[in-house]
Amino acid sequence: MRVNCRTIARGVAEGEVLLTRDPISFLGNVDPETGEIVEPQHELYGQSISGKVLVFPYGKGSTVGSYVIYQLFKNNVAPAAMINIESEPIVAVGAIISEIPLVDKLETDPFELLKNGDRVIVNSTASFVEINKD
Ligand SMILES: C/C(=C\C(=O)O)CCOP(=O)(O)O
Repeated sequence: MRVNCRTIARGVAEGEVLLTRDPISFLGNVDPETGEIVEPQHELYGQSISGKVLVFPYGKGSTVGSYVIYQLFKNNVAPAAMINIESEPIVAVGAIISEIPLVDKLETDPFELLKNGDRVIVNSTASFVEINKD
């Protein structure tokens, strides 16, 4: 099943969905060394975003978050791709400089469409997400 979306950072990546309805502040919520969510109040506390297709509403917090995303990339623990409800500049810049495919504004609400563990391909070069349900 293909769902059209808006391209923010071009690229193609496949991975397992990790979904949260909580916004993410990359500076403070995420350990740049491990990719683990370290904010106890966050829905994904204790989980790793490394290699996942990370689905979250939007980024928040410090603009340094863009650089934290870059650190995740340099440490080989970045998400494979990211899907937002609506991207903002912190996550957009982080994804672009880190070559992480990033899309938003899916034609169907990703929180209705996806669940943790689904395998998806994010093709942000061609502006679609392909969902492979079991
Ligand atoms: C560039 C900044 C701090 C630093 O160099 O560590 C300022 C970031 O400002 P925010 O208001 O957190 O975006």
